[in-house]
Amino acid sequence: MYSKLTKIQSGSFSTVYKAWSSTLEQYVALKVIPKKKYSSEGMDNEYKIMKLLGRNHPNICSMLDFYEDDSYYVVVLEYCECGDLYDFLDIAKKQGDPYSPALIQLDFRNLINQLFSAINYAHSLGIAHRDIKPENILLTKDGNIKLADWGHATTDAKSKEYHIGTDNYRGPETFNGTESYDTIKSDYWSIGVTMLYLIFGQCPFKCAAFSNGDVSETEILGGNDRVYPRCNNFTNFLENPHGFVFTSYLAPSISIIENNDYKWSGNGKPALYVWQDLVDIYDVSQLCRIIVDTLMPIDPEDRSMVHAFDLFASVWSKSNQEQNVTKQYENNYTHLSLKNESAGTKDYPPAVCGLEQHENASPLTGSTPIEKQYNLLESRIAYS
Ligand SMILES: Nc1ncnc2c1ncn2[C@@H]1O[C@H](COP(=O)(O)OP(=O)(O)OP(=O)(O)O)[C@@H](O)[C@H]1O
Repeated sequence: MYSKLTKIQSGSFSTVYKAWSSTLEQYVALKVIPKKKYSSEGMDNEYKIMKLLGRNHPNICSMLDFYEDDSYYVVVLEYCECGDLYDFLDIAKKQGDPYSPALIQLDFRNLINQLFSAINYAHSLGIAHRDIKPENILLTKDGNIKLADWGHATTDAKSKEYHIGTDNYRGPETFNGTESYDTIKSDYWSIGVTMLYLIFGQCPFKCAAFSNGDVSETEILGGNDRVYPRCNNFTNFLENPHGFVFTSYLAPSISIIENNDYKWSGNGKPALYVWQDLVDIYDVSQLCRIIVDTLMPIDPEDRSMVHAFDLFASVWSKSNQEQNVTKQYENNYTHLSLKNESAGTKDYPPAVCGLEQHENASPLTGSTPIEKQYNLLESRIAYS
């Protein structure tokens, strides 16, 4: 019924293959999970969640079939030709440099709309994903996304299961085990970190765990007796979230745009790629501000996806009027094809090209010092 074609990737629990289904007459992905690696409760849960999600949402990677033998579970999934966003951006990063970031010819705004729509749909069914990250966002050859890997998902609104998901993307409340946490609000934090990663290609924190005060300078104790290394970035974020995002992410890029020379010596590195609809650093700074204010408050109660979505829409409707920024400069792009060296044959959409960023992408003029830029940015942030 299924002819296995090529191995796509191995995850922590599974190996995923591209296959042909003669019944469905389409390519599918076979997620093959060794039973010795995955408990039957875990598989039952993933199956139940995939069934609940059904095949109703275009941005959720649907389960088409399921079977098992003595040694393996096999989940048959819709096949996404362009792999996951983490790998996709990795390729873009390799082709860009600080002075000439690769240009991603996909709309960030569409991608985020689709991601929000998928997550909102799952949440409306009472399902929290609990492992939202670029690796679990798959890309089709039409440039659409599908949210995948529902192995950590739950229908519990509150949970005392800590350490579920991926450290870099998990909310602070999921590290320390005294109170139960709101699983849906924790997803909001992961969306925020994921968005920062998608924009800049770097995760803000290794882990957003609090110190409980009883451990040495170099360690942070997580819930259930786990010890996490101290994450200075998270400490800095706690002190001044916007300042942290500015110095880690925005300042290095502004430094290049402003001086046409990379002089930034603080934390962080400039992005090695830009999204075609995010070439304006003011738009980027507004998105960051919204992400931090609405998706990444430390208190989960203060997070709101609806609020985030409304505010993103206001930024995007404003920049809509100034669209075609990239089109205007199209002739300056050096078009490169996006090839995955390891997987060679993947059909990527035409996606990355070099951008003469210092001339074209900068809405800034002069050579204002970084501190002044920060103030300028602050004063130009239009939403309240
Ligand atoms: N439907 C699909 N189409 C194309 N590629 C896929 C598909 N499903 C998964 N993959 C690829 O396989 C990788 C691993 O899949 P998945 O995340 O579901 O496995 P996992 O074992 O749960 O991984 P981990 O726990 O390490 O995140 C994905 O990051 C993606 O690159």
